[in-house]
Amino acid sequence: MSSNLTVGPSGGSYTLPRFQPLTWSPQYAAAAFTLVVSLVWFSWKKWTGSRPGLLPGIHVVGGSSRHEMVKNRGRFMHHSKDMLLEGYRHSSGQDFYYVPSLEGERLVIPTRFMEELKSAPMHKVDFVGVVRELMEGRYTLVGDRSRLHPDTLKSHLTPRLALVVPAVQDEIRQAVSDVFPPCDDWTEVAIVPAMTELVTRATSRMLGGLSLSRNKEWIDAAVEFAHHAFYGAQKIKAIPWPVRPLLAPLIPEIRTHIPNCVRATRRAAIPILEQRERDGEKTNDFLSFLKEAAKGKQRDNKYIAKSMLLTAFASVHTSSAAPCQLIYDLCNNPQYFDLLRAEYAGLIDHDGQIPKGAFGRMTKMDSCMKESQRLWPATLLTFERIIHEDRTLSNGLTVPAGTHIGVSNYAVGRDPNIFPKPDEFDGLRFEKMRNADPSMEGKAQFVSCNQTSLTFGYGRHACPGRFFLADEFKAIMVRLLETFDMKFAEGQTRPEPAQFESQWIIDPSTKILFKRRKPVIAQ
Ligand code: HEM
Repeated sequence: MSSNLTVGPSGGSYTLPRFQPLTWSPQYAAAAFTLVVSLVWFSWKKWTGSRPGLLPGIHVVGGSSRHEMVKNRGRFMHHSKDMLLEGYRHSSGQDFYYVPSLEGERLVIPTRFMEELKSAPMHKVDFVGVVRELMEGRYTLVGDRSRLHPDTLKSHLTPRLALVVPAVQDEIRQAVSDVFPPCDDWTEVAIVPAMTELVTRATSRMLGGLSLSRNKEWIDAAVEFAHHAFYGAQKIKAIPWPVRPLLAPLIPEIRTHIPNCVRATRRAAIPILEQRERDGEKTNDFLSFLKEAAKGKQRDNKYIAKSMLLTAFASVHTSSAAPCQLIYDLCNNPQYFDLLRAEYAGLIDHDGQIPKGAFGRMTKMDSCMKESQRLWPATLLTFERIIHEDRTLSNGLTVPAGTHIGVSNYAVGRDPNIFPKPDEFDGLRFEKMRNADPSMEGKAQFVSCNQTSLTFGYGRHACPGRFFLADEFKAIMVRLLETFDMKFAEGQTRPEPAQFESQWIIDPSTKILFKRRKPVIAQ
């Protein structure tokens, strides 16, 4: 008797193996045992949570009975915004609260405690551990413990921005003309993919110069890597922990897509590095800075390539969402268009480039960027850390080892005691603060990190790319405002990002109407 079934429209096009009845064997017994154990483990974890016991007397958003917490762990996935606000408002931001999540209960701390935690060493108060946990770093590469790229951003890129940014502005000009349609009349543009390509090219020019920013395979890998890591991590989270090492390598993102991105990165970066080694060439881009800063095994070109991919992961999608959010705010408040154009008109050169020194004088643009990020940050929690040793805070509270902490930058940004009319976009809010009080000069800038400015986190892990971002963001806005008028379609309202746990994800299908302000001049 045939062991296969043949099926198909005419009875013969494809073949399925015939179902074989299970026969008892030691292998089946072992597999069944593993399955039962992992299912029991998984249900138990879901029920009890994966964190240490909760501290008594601390408010738990949604209720502290086991039944309520289990229910609310799932709720955090798409209602994190409301849950974080509820916890914050319970004590006007002055006290601790827990938010249940599928990763267990997270302890949200009042911002005044950041000061005593901000400089703690990583083995005690761990930033990378959070990323590893949320992004399943063991399998997705994200959450690598290398310090080369964050340190090099701080030590080499930020001090040399004036040398790097002119080329980035060239790239932005070219990318705007490549990515956007002619827009001779009002034309719908899917702004998120357009901005992602524009930002990825601009950022790649900073990372590795012209040959990287025009390398299509790299640009695709830089954009796709974050998607694959994100979806790969979500699929892994659905697998019970005990069998993850067995099953994770079978997930397409882990087996194929992420390794493909790594290979594409090596193919893009290594020839550039080798060429420079042969020519003894030093260039002002991040690949050269990484090579200069690297020590020991970090000097291997594969290591440098990995550091470049991880930097792209940290920067590309966050930096693309920010100008989209600002464009939505400006379309919603069109009175700012002329104000911003008037500000940069006196600063840009005849090519539309912002000269060195002029970035700092664009205080209205800086204020609008910061206001937009206050309202629409990329993440609703920042300063997320895992506490590895019991830690007693200055108020006497001992936070147990294993606790996942964070501050709700979103709730702080919407606090009416800090920001009057907090739900309104007041583009000049931060410029007014700077003008009214000289001591706010350093605190109300786009790049400032303090207890009321938390978009970029705080302390030793505060975003090291934000100084580059500030210049890139301004250059993109100037180029777009100079080239196009923009507006919402009739009846369109300001799009809200989607919530996914503590992240705010911008809708890639949103369209904005663009119209060219001046005819295209043949180059
Ligand atoms: C709108 C854009 C961006 C936002 C909202 C953002 C936000 C953040 C936040 C919240 C953190 C964690 C800080 C903390 O918990 O204290 C962070 C870390 C980081 N960011 Fe950004 N970032 C942005 C753009 C960039 C860019 C353009 C780069 C690189 C050029 C970059 C590179 C990094 C790196 C490498 C880290 C890890 C720092 C460490 O390990 O110490 N980011 N960012």
